[in-house]
Amino acid sequence: MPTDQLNLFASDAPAQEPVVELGDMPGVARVQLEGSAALELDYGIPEKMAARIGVGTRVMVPLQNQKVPAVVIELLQSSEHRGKLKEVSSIVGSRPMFTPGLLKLADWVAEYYIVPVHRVLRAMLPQAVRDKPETFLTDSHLKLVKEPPADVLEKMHARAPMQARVIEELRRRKGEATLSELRRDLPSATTVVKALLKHGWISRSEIRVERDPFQTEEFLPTLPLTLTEEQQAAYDHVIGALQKPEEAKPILLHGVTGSGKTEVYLQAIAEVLKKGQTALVLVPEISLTPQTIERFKARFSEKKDSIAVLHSHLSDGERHDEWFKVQEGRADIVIGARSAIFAPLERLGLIIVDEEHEPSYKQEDTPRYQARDLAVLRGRIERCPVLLGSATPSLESFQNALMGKYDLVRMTKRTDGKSMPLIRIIDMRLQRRKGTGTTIANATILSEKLRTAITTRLEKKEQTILFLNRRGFHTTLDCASCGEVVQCQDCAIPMTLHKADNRLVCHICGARRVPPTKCPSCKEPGLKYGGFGTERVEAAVREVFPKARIARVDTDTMQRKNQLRDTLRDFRAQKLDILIGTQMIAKGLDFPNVTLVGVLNADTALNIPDFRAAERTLQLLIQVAGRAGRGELKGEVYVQTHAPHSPAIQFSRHNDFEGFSDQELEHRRAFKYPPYSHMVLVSSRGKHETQAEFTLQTLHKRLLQGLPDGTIMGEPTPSSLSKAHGQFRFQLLMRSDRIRPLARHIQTVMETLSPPPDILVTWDVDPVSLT
Ligand SMILES: Nc1ncnc2c1ncn2[C@@H]1O[C@H](COP(=O)(O)OP(=O)(O)OP(=O)(O)O)[C@@H](O)[C@H]1O
Ligand SMILES: [Zn+2]
Ligand SMILES: [Zn+2]
Repeated sequence: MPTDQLNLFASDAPAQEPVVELGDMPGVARVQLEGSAALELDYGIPEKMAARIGVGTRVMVPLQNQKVPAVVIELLQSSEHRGKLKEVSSIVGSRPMFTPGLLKLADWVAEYYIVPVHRVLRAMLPQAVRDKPETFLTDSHLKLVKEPPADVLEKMHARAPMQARVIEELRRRKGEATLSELRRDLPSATTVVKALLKHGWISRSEIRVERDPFQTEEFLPTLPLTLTEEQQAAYDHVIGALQKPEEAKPILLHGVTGSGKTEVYLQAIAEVLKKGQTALVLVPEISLTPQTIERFKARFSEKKDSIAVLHSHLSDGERHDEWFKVQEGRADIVIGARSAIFAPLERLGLIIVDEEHEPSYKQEDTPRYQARDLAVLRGRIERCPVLLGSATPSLESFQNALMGKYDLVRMTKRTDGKSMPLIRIIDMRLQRRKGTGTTIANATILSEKLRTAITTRLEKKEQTILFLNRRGFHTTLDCASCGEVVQCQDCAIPMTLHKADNRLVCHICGARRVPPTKCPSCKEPGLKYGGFGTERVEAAVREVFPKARIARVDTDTMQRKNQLRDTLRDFRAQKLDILIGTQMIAKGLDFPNVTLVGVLNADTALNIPDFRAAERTLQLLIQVAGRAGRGELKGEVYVQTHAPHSPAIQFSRHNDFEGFSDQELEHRRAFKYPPYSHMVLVSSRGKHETQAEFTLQTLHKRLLQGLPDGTIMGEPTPSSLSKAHGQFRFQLLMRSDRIRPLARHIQTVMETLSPPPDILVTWDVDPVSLT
C-alpha cells in the first residue's frame, strides 16, 4: 500500500468510558517521570481531565519550564506537597498505557535488577508506541450509493471512461472497496473518486488500516488433534490450574522433542478463550518463525485477527499497530518474544513460555530482566497460571520443580508412537588420525560415516539437516612463523574469513578488512587459515554431492525479507535435499521428511568459559537432534566431536536430560553456582585499560565494606572477551543465596561511585552470559 495516499492522524478522542466515577473525584495524580530521575511527583488534575486520568495513564507534566512525559502511578485525594501544586498539562493517548499489574511488575523489576523504575517503564513500551502513540494509517472506504442503468453506464464510458471503470469495479466488489484497493489496478483512482463523489455516485468514510504483517497470508484452519495419553495428562493439569488459578503453581512441562507440547498449548488456550480470558505466549525470537505463527493463526483461524504478534522484526508501524491491538482489547492471544511479557493484556488467563530454557529470554541491556522469571511473577500478580515448556528445561526451573515450587509434568514419548532418533557419536580425533572423511585443506568437515549417511538419504529422497554454530568460511588466520593470530583491532577475537566477499569480518563489532598477505606482526608471508564455518561447509557439501539441492541458512544468507520463510517452505515442499545452518535451524522446526541430522562440531559450546557450558551443549544437541525423525520415518543423528566422553555429549546421546541434571546439579550445589545461588556480574568498560581496571578495583573495595553475610565475591579480572568495540572489559562476580540484601548493598555502593566519565559500569543480576 503506497503510504503517500494515506494520511496519518493522531487521535485524541476521549475514552469511551470514564476511568473514575465522578463522585469520588481524586484531585491529585502521583506520577513517575519517564525521562529522568526516579522521582515521584504530585500534580493537580484539571477538572476537564478528571474523567480520563487513571492509574497507568501517560500524561505530560510541567517541569522546570518544560513539558515532560510521565506515568500516573497513583490517584490521591490530596497531596502532602506544600505550596501550590502544578497541574497535569495533557493526556497522552485515549486509554491508560499500563495496567495496574504491569505497574506492580515494573516496581519489582526495578528493585530486583537494581534499575531506576523509569528505565523499566520506558522498556515496557515499544519505542514506536512511546514516540508516536495512536498514529494510525487510514484509508477511504468507498460505497456505491446509486445503481447506474446500463445506458447511463454506456454513456459514461464514452464521456468519462475512468469513472465508468471505477463504478464497474465497485459493482464487481459488491458495491464496496477501499481507495487503496482501487488504486492497485487504477493508479489514477484518487482523482476519479473525487469526481464520483462530487456527482453523488459514491460515499466515502475514513477507516483505520492495520499494518498487519500477515495480511496477505492464508491460513488453512486446523482442528484440535486427539491428545495422546501424556498430552491429555498435561492438558488436564493445566485445566486444573485454570480452574483454581489462586492455588496454582507454575507448571513445568518437560516434554521430549516432538512430544506435542504445542498441541497442549493450543488446546489450553482454546479453553482460556472460552472463558472470555486472554493468553500470552512467549517464544524465543529465533523460533518466532512463520511456521510457529501459522500454527496459532490456523488453529484460531476464525479469530486470527485477534492474535497479536510482537517481535523485533516488525516495522515500527506494524509494531505500533499490533501493540494497540492489545491495548485496545482487540487481541485475545499475544505471541511474542521476550519483551511481549509487558504486553498490556487484560483478563489474562494463561501465560505460556515455550522453550523456557532459551538464553534469549534474558534482556542484555538495562533493564536486564529474565522474561521467563517475569512470566512467573506476572502470573502471580495477575493470578493466572503459568506454563513453562521445554525438552531441555533450564536447571533453574528444573530445580524449582524438584523442590516443589513448580509442578512438574512429563511427556516422555513422541506422538503417534514415533520413536526418538538414534544418536551416534563420532570421535573426530580418530578421523583425523585415520585421514578419512572429507578433508579440505586439512580440516575434516564430514566424517566418512556422516557422508555415507547423507548419500543414503539422497538415494531414498529423504532430507538432511547439517548444523554448525559458526558462520563464515575460515574461522582463524594465523602466522606460521610467529604464531600471531589475526584479530580485530577493536575486539579481542580472531577474525573470520567470509569468502563470498573476500573479507575478514569481526563477529563482535562487524569490522571488515581485506585479508592481509603478510603477517601484520613479523611481516612474513606464511599466513594460514584454519577452522570452518557454514560457508565452507556449504562449499564442501556441494563438492561431495554435486547433484544435491542445498541451501544454507545463517544471518549472511538470510538478509532479504521473507528469505527464511521461502527457504523453509522449499525445504518443507522437498525442493531441497540438504539444509545447512546455524542455530536458526536448531529449534522448533517440524519437517517430517528429515531423517538425518548431522552436528558438525558439537564442541563449540563446550569450550565457552562459562559454568553453563555443559548445560548449553546438552540443550543444543538434544534440540538439534530433535529435528530428526518427526514423521513416519525413523531419524538418525550423527554428532561429530573431539570430546566424545564429556557428560553433555554422553547424556544427550541417550536423550537423558534427567541423568544430566542430577549430575550437573550436584556439581552446582558443591560450588554454590546457580540455581543454588544468585549471581551478579559487575563489569566495567572503557577505552583506557588501566582506568577501567582501576574503577572496578575501587568498586570491589567499597563492595567489601558491609558485604551481606553469605556473599561470595571474586576478584576483578579481565572478562573472557577482554576487549570489544575498542573498549577494555573487566568483571567481578558475586554470588549469594539471598539476592535482595545483596541488591540493596550494590545499589547503595553504586550511589557513592562516580567513575570517570568514559568508563561504563554495569551490573547484571542473574546473568546468562559471562563473557
Ligand atoms: N495428539 C497428536 N496426534 C498426532 N499428532 C500430533 C499430536 N500432537 C502433536 N502432533 C504432531 O506431532 C508433531 C510434533 O509436535 P510439536 O511440534 O508440538 O512437538 P513439540 O513437543 O513442540 O516439539 P519440539 O520441542 O521438538 O519443538 C507435530 O507435527 C504435531 O502436529
Ligand atoms: Zn608472524
Ligand atoms: Zn571487532
